[in-house]
Amino acid sequence: MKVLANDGISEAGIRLLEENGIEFLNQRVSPEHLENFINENKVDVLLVRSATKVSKELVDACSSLKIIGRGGIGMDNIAVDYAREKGLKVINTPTASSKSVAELVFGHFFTMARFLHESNRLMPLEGDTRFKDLKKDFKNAFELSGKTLGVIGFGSIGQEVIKMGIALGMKVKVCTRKPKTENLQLDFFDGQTVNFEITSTNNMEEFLKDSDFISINTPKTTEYILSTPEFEQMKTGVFIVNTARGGVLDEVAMLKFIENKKIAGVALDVFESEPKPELALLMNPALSLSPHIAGSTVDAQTKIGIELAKKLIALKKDL
Ligand SMILES: O=C(O)[C@H](O)COP(=O)(O)O
Repeated sequence: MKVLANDGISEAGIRLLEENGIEFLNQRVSPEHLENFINENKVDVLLVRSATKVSKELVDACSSLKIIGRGGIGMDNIAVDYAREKGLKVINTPTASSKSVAELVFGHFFTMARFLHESNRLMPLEGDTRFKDLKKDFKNAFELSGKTLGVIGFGSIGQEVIKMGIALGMKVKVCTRKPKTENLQLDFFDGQTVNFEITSTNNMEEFLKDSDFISINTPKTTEYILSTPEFEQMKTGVFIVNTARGGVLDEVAMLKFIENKKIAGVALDVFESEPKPELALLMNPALSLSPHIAGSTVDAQTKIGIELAKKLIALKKDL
């Protein structure tokens, strides 16, 4: 089995592959050379993160390919259904990075609630007048504890966000396409279960009206989940974090609601025009921004590499 990890894979993953007799091609190939490289080297497995696009054309052009692996969760950069129709196996690592993503969600919530993004930018180099002004400007800050956390999506990331919210003393509401009343088993308190409210995405009004902090944790959608009608229904002063995908939140509409102070702050780790976010977003002080790094921790990437390697080792015997 010959593996190309075109967007990289952790050392731990490479070690595990090699220990199990799997050939690892330590190379990153540009999109225009990828087809040739795979064909010339008879690559069996193409591993990607979100940077490398695996199109129908690439699947058709590379007959040696048998497995496409996504190191991470979202597979919107891969023609998954088409590849499966053509007999390829498509795998991902649905839980390995969930904790890292959830931690970034709270990193952004804390940042916005305490103006850390602005503080870092505006702290004066010298003189105490500006220091005192900033201290005054930033006094309208909030605790997360006791507030209502609204989580859109109930997959593995959504569930990690919920657990962290509960641990902080937040009230939790969940909005998902497949609602069912559930108890979430918390793994940090032995055997303890916690009740929280689950709403359907068709019936978001109450959820939006009550949430002080909203986190979107869904796969990429074809339509906006949050746009003008939803922003209108939200509580004044709401904070929103999008670590899901650009296109689940309407950026243009959002800016209007920031301007009229309905929304207090938005954090974006993903963008409609990624990797070149709109200037209007980059220049807006109410936004806390990061460059699609929610799953980019050493811990998550180590777990991802190991999980991918284990899956490939299990699939090797069937090739
Ligand atoms: O879907 C994911 O796993 C995240 O968006 C991370 O994407 P990345 O692997 O490109 O960082």
